[in-house]
Amino acid sequence: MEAKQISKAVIKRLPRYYRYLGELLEENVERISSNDLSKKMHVTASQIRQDLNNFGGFGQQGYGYNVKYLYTEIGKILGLDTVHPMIIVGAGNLGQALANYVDFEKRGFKLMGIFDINPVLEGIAVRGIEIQMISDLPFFLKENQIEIAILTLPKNKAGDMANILIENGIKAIWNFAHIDLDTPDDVIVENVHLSESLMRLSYNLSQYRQEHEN
Ligand SMILES: NC(=O)c1ccc[n+]([C@@H]2O[C@H](COP(=O)([O-])OP(=O)(O)OC[C@H]3O[C@@H](n4cnc5c(N)ncnc54)[C@H](O)[C@@H]3O)[C@@H](O)[C@H]2O)c1
Repeated sequence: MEAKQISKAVIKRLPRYYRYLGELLEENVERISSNDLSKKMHVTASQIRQDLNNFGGFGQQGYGYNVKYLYTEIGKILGLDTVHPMIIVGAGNLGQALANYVDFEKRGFKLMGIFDINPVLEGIAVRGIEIQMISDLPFFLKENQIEIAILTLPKNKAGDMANILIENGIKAIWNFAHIDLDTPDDVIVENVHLSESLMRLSYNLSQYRQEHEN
């Protein structure tokens, strides 16, 4: 199974399939047809068949998809079958909220450390993990195999911090600061900008209003 052959559009949809399949598993559903999955997910059955055929056809004609198998295989494609040790840099509102969110761990994302520059925060435990000072970060990264760094610090600090992290071996950054990071090709960056999502909502809302007021 070559991940490279799967289009980006399909990869983007995989987490949603994974979530729905996880719910089906919790409901002890063993098999599901593309039609039933289609009704649940509000995606056409042909889209589902097309998407899932990318992985060597988990579905059998007239028999439906094996939920557990599909869930496991999609999990593997998404890299959820291994542990991803991670750290949070910036232990303010957002950093602490993310640290408090336990569900990441269920998916293998293991929070190993939290760092901040503000000495007032030093030693405060968030879900059992004590906030450390940023000056301890390079040593920490030498001693621990960390894969992912979560950036939840002010945007004017994010670029410099990304450079420090990369110099110390970090290869994946989950960036919440509102800035486009300039990183080498071998560093993977995933940006999460809630305000952009909110702007899309605002756009759709104004479109809806325009259409229904005329
Ligand atoms: N992506 C999103 O959707 C989204 C949503 C909300 C906030 N944000 C952004 O996330 C960031 C954090 O927001 P917040 O509300 O938690 O802010 P906050 O002020 O509560 O927290 C920021 C923390 O970063 C620390 N910090 C500052 N410089 C640092 C450095 N050099 N090294 C380590 N720590 C440092 C501060 O001491 C503070 O504790 C901001 O950039 C904000 O704009 C993004």
